[in-house]
Amino acid sequence: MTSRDRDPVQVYCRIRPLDVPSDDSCVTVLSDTVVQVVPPETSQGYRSGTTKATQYTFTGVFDEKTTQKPIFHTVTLPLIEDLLHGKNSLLFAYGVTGSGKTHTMNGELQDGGIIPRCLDVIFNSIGHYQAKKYIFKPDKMNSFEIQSEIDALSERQSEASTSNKFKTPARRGQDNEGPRVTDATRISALDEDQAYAVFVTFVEVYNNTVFDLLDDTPIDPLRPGKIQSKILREDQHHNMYVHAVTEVEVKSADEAAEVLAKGQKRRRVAHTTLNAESSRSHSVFNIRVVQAPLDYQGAIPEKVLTVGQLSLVDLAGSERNSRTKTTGERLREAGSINNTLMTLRSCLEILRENQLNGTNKMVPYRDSKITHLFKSYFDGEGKVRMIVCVNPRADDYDETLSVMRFAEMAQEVQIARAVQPNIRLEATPRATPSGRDALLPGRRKANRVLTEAYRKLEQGGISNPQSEVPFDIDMVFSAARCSWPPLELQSASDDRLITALVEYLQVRIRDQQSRREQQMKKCVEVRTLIREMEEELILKRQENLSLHEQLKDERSRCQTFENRVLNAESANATLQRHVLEHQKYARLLEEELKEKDCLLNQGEMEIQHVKAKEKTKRQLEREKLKKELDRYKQVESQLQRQTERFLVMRDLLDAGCSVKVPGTSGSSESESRTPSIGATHRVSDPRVVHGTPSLRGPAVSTRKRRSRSVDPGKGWIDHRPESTLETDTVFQPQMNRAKSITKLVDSKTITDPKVSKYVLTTQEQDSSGEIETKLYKGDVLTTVGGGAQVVLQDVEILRHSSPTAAKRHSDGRLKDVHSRVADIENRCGYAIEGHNRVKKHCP
Ligand SMILES: Nc1ncnc2c1ncn2[C@@H]1O[C@H](COP(=O)(O)OP(=O)(O)OP(=O)(O)O)[C@@H](O)[C@H]1O
Repeated sequence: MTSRDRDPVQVYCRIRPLDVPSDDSCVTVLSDTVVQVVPPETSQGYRSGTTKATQYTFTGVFDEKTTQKPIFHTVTLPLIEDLLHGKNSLLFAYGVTGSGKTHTMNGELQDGGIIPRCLDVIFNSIGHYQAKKYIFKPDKMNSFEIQSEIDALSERQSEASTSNKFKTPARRGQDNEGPRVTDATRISALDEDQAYAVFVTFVEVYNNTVFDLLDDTPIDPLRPGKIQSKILREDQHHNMYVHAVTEVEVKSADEAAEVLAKGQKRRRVAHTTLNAESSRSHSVFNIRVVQAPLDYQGAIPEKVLTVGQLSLVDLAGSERNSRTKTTGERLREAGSINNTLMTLRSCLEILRENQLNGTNKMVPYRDSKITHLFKSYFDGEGKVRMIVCVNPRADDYDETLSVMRFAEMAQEVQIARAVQPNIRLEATPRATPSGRDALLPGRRKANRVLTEAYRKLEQGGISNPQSEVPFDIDMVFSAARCSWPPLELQSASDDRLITALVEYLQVRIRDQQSRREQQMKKCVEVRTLIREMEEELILKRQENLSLHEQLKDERSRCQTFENRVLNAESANATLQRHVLEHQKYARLLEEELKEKDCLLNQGEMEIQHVKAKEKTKRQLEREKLKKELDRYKQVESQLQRQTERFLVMRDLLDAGCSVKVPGTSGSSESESRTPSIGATHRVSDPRVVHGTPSLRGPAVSTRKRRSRSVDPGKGWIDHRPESTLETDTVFQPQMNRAKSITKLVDSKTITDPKVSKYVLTTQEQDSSGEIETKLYKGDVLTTVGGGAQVVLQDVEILRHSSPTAAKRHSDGRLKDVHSRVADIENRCGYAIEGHNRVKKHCP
């Protein structure tokens, strides 16, 4: 590569005004390109006389009074022109902290810096030639792809719906900062047959780490470490880029300015003692302009794409920590910033050395992220420009000197000139119907003419003119393409103008002749077409008449159907009413059913309850009955025993033996308790009438029987209850000197020595009304203690029974027996007084 193919890095110096105009200044502008740095009187070098005023020459020098606009026009406008022609450029601001780098790059709202002005100029230039949004799409590998119109449309629609949902009020409206003042400059030398799109990215390099400033993820100030950092990559054309960075397609300068403002908000700004708003990171604002040629139909053919890139860099300010008195995190930031700037310096120095001496030393681009990102600019093609910002105050003298030296050195670095635009995709030429190359100039204009013609045809009543009236695109091209050659005569001997004019006119005449021939041909075609159309029209009219007739019939049929439909609808309405009523009734019934179910459930529950109660009750009763039965059995067995005793006594009495009833006191007790069974059987006295007359013969005798109770010696106690009935039977006891009592209340009655016999009369009536009379007879014996006891010896039973009476139930008999025993016990209570087995309940 010769020096003719390369351009040096262009360095411009901008001196900012002093904060306090009366302060000492150490910088003087000598001319448009020369600046002088004078050591201040306070400096060590001045006092010692070792340091003298130094002059530095740059591509351009802007003094304190220079405003933003001239700086932008001089430094940046050529870079924008290159950008719009698909070439790359780098512009960075360099200087001591507080020297005006951010001011130069961003500026104010009313007086924008380089970045907003760049955006203004770009959109002023490409305004009418912009492609629709999302036609070009970043492919995440630093290049772009062309989307179909349908895909782009769907993305636009989804974006519109999202932005409508989450629309926030405009930023400027909130801040009340007023409208942005824009730069009206426009670059005219633009290929209008291209479609353009602008994409921006905004990253910062903080502590040598790359962060995406347009990332929508909110930053948590408490956990800054959580922010996703980015890595740098090299694409297939050896361009460095930030991988997976947010690349926003912007359609206007205002939209781009909003994106810029959003990024700036995220940028880390820390307070130092030198500058209240010092940027602690390097920021890189990248503008990429993508362009693709339009075809003759106004569409973008695939695989033809050119991308130009302009990187606008605001480097963090260099500073001396001793002067800024920074500590902690700020000190670390300062260290990182100074390292990056040192790396930039050494990269440029080695580059210069390699270029001057022809050496091939390795340039340490990778030592810092910023230089790594710049690599493709220094090693590739394009323009590199630097603005050195200088604060002329005396305090900055040392740093300013160092910056000036570096800036002057940087001018010696050469960068390869970009000759061709960066074509990213292969062009695949498409031919017009006539075989011409689709990339002929004038396509946009031709397409406009064609579109206009179709629009007019549509207004004239042709619904689809593109297919019905095919246009000869060549005619459109020739009409739009021809423009007159320059007609200004430079000198009298300038024959080239006449020759060019003649050539041009000849071409036009040829074009005109061919168009005339084509027109004649078209006229004939049109006439034939019209004749055909007229014939077709006559046929159509006849057809139309018959169709009218058909239509009439159809209408009347339609009317009939409509009437039917109306009837059906009214019937339907009635049915629906009925259905509704039935549904209502069904609902009522359902509710009633539910209530009934409820009641039923309650009833069932009650039944269950009652059943459970009944069961318990039955259980209790069964237990009670069982107890009763047990008691009854006991009583029965007792009665059995007593009956047996009575029988034994009777037998004994019958046998004339004096045997004491078990339970009586006396020496012969054991004897009386165990009477001999043989003796019992042997006892038989035909004079005694027993309770079972069937065994002893008939109860009624014709002669009067004498009772065994007859004892002429001693008196009787005739114990007979008041309610005793006279039975008038032939069987009558004979008792001498009987003392009759109804109740045994006095013990003297029985201890009376004149009394020796005792008889107890009881009467009972059974369920069939028969009366049974019993006479219990015994001897009254004197006891050892001086009392008396009755020893029952005999019982005489007289029972009335009807010959027709039913046989007694065994249970009844048992009951009778039981009650009789109880009665005897009750009545004998007093008779056995003094006896050790007197019942407790006896009075
Ligand atoms: N040319 C200028 N005219 C008027 N004011 C200026 C000019 N240059 C800088 N200033 C002002 O000086 C202050 C510091 O400028 P600026 O922030 O641009 O410095 P910086 O070099 O970016 O500092 P740092 O590197 O610390 O970020 C700002 O308030 C800015 O408005």
